[in-house]
Parts: sequence; C-alpha cells; structure tokens
Amino acid sequence: MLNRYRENVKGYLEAIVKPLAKAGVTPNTITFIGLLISLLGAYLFYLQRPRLAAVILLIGSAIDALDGTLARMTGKTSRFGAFLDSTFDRISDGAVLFGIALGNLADWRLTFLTFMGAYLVSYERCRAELAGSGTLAVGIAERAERLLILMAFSLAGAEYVKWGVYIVGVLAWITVFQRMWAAYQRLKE
Ligand SMILES: CC(C)CCC[C@@H](C)CCC[C@@H](C)CCC[C@@H](C)CCOC[C@@H](COP(=O)(O)OP(=O)(O)OC[C@H]1O[C@@H](n2ccc(N)nc2=O)[C@H](O)[C@@H]1O)OCC[C@H](C)CCC[C@H](C)CCC[C@H](C)CCCC(C)C
Ligand SMILES: O=P([O-])([O-])O[C@@H]1[C@@H](O)[C@H](O)[C@@H](O)[C@H](O)[C@@H]1O
Ligand SMILES: [Mg+2]
Ligand SMILES: [Mg+2]
Repeated sequence: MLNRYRENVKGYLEAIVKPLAKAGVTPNTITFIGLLISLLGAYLFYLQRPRLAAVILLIGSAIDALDGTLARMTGKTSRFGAFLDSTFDRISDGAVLFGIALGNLADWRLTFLTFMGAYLVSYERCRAELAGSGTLAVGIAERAERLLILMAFSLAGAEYVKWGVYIVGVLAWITVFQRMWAAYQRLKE
C-alpha cells in the first residue's frame, strides 16, 4: 500500500543521493550500510532500547530507499543489486524480530509467528513473480507497512513493542492469504 507514495518521496531521496552519486558511492555500498544500520536497530531492541531502535531502524529503512534511488539515478541498477537489496531486507526483518524476542519485549512464540508471516509474504511475491504472475506487490502489510507499525509502537515504549509485533503478525498473515489469492487468480491454468 505505502509503495504508492514512492513517487511522493522520490524528490527528497534524489536530493539526498545526489552528493553520494558525485562521490562515486555505489548502490551496493549503500545497501550494505543500510543493513548494518538495521542490524544495529535489532541489537538495540535486544538491549531493550525500543525508542532508539525505532529511530535507527527508520534510518536503515530510509537508506533502503536510497540504494535503489542511487542505482536508478546513476544508471547502475543491477540484477545482483536487486537480489542483494531483497536478501538484506530479509536479514534485517528477521534480525529485528530476533532482537525483540531475545530482549523479552514480546512473547517469543508469537514473535516467531510474526516472523513466519512476514517471510511468507515476501516469499510468495518472489515465487509468484518467478512463476510469471507479474509484480505481486499486493496486500495490507507489505514491508513498509510492517516496519512503520513496528516503529510506531516501539516509539511508544517497551511495553507497547509486543502489540506492534502482534498487530504486524495478524496483518502479515492476512497479507499471506491476499497474495495466495492474487497468485491463484494470476497463475491458474
Ligand atoms: C539517511 C536518512 C536519514 C534519510 C531520510 C530520508 C527520509 C526522510 C525520506 C522518507 C523516508 C522513507 C522513504 C523511508 C520510510 C519507508 C520505510 C519505513 C519502509 C521501507 O521502505 C523501503 C523503501 C525501499 O524499498 P526497496 O528497497 O524495495 O526499493 P528501492 O531500493 O528503491 O529499489 C530496489 C531496486 O533498486 C535497484 N537496486 C537496489 C539496490 C542495489 N544495490 N542495486 C540496485 O540495482 C534494483 O532494481 C532493486 O530492485 O521503499 C521506499 C518507498 C516507501 C515505501 C515510501 C513510504 C512513504 C512513507 C509514507 C514515508 C513515511 C516515513 C516517515 C518519516 C515515518 C515516520 C514515523 C514512524 C517512525 C512511525
Ligand atoms: O513487501 P514485501 O513483499 O514483504 O517485501 C518486499 C520484497 O518482496 C521485495 O523483493 C523487496 O525488493 C522489497 O524491498 C520488499 O522487501
Ligand atoms: Mg532498497
Ligand atoms: Mg529493499
């Protein structure tokens, strides 16, 4: 859903990446830096610092928007870069939930179910697109929505993080079935 606002932030993102492009920074370098920052956010959840974690995670997520912007602006988009971007998103998503569980900010069993739902949403899109569905960026809890909900509840304080995890879990599983239906509609023989 939020991806429809991509155009609205494009100008801001391009203004940020312009000096990076001039400095010759590569998109993959930005992708790697974004992952490192997101992993720092995950570690801050483990340390039970959810407010700081949310801010760091927002910066890491914003940087996830910068790598593709830089790639497109400089004509340096690549198949491996696309692979790296998506793969690092999974590592970041898993690390954040792992940090939350290890930091006892939410029940680890319910956090695992949220983890499963989030990964399934992304896997379904990848597998359906491989099968020829066309872009399957559908559902109420794509990655941007999941991250923003988690950040919002984390900013509210440690005792609210679990509600963010559980709400993201429910919405992610709804998205799992939305994407399953969309894939069926598009792929049925
Ligand atoms: C350094 C920072 C401090 C700069 C800050 C800038 C911000 C102020 C600007 C706005 C922030 C916003 C964009 C980030 C928030 C969104 C985030 C929570 C959700 C994650 O969004 C992901 C992001 C990028 O998605 P992708 O990685 O899939 O897309 P791209 O990277 O663009 O393209 C991939 C594509 O590129 C090629 N490629 C990539 C890498 C590489 N190495 N090589 C390559 O070739 C290849 O082709 C790949 O396939 O999505 C961005 C759009 C987003 C969905 C828009 C959301 C708008 C939202 C309403 C903004 C609200 C944010 C607000 C500040 C929230 C505050 C409150 C909160 C804390 C509760
Ligand atoms: O929204 P979602 O499908 O859960 O997750 C998305 C992946 O499916 C996609 O491969 C990737 O490029 C996006 O950055 C995002 O990670
Ligand atoms: Mg990106
Ligand atoms: Mg990404």
